[in-house]
Amino acid sequence: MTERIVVVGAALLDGGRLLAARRSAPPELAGRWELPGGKVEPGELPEAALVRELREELGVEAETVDRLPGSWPLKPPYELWVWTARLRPGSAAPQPLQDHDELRWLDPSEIWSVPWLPQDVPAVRAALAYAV
Ligand SMILES: Nc1nc2c([nH]c(=O)n2[C@H]2C[C@H](O)[C@@H](COP(=O)(O)OP(=O)(O)OP(=O)(O)O)O2)c(=O)[nH]1
Repeated sequence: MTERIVVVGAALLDGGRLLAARRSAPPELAGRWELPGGKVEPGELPEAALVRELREELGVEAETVDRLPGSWPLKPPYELWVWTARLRPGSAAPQPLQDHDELRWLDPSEIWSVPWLPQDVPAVRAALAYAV
């Protein structure tokens, strides 16, 4: 039996723009864009995992807002759950500290200008529908 592992991703929004992050590793994912986040650790609440991952990866203090309905299959055993999120007042600006080598705030009209991980496309579409 395969155990499902939840990967939490953030649709981090600021002034109607969405933060996209370009993965730097592993080689099969590098160069593709994703929603920042990561694996939920045993015993951790998903929202807390997302806040932790955003702090570790981007150096920001963020808060989750709403969970997008649904979940999206990634490479087994992973499954992606997405929250809209925003920076807390006084947070540092996001920086690609870990796992990413570039960040970009995208307007809705620019969302499809970067090569997303193919498995992320339905989640990004859902985030876009929420944001605009
Ligand atoms: N964070 C994130 N991971 C994604 C997305 N889409 C996607 O296929 N993945 C995959 C990549 C990885 O196989 C897995 C999550 O891994 P990760 O490397 O981000 O998680 P983590 O920070 O907890 O990693 P680690 O501690 O094990 O290094 O999900 C996405 O939008 N965001």
